[in-house]
Amino acid sequence: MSSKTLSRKVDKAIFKFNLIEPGDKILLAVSGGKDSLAMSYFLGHKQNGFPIPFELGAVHIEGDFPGCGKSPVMAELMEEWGVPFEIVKVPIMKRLKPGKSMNCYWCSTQRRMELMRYAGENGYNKIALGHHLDDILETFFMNMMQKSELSTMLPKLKYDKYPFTVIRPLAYVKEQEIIDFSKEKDLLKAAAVCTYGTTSVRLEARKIIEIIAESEGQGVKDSIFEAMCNPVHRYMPYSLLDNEEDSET
Ligand SMILES: Nc1ncnc2c1ncn2[C@@H]1O[C@H](COP(=O)(O)OP(=O)(O)OP(=O)(O)O)[C@@H](O)[C@H]1O
Repeated sequence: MSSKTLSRKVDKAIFKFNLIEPGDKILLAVSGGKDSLAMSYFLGHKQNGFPIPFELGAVHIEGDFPGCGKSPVMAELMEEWGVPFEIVKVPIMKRLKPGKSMNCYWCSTQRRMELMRYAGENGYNKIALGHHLDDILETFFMNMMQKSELSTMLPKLKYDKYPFTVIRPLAYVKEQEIIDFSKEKDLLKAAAVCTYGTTSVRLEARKIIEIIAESEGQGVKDSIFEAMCNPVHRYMPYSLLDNEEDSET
């Protein structure tokens, strides 16, 4: 898939979900992994000549444990794409209370806090994360299996307690498309693999989605995402719990 086609998928998310509004100051959260780099590439290239004027900056939160991305390579790429970039060093391991061990939840909470602190101090109103279509589907399946809940990560989420909106411009892009794109653009050189890994529930959800996609084709992922945009309330069991009379005659 050409980078033009991927760029159109990013536009689709931007316009469909109103991710970018005139005058936005958007902070790209860059891990150094393929997803946030691909997101930075596309938004970086949209800074000039995009119908909606917006400003961009990028930050990498550098932890104190193995598996953090390679900052000099990230800095080079951001410069190439015209995105002002900063690295913020955070002692994530050192902040652990005695007896507690490192885990994904702790790390991502610390990172999220630092991202918001940095965004607030530097006048950003939106934070862009590199989650893609597969992440959104996996979360959807995880929430069904673990929480008995129909919910997922939103392409756009306004925080209630903070003056920021999180956006996910890769919401329509599949992981494999990002992998192919990253190989073509040699983006994987910035990444390091997190030694703390991916949660088992997420892996389980990923497996289920891949089984469906192997049988139905990758397009089924687009259909599942569209289904999330198109719930038919009347034919969901919860609609019977609303105390409303069934009016079918
Ligand atoms: N160290 C970091 N500094 C800044 N932003 C980060 C960092 N780690 C993660 N993020 C942001 O959070 C998003 C989700 O993080 P996660 O660890 O799930 O990464 P991922 O799905 O492997 O994506 P990526 O390929 O960008 O690493 C990333 O795409 C990125 O936007």
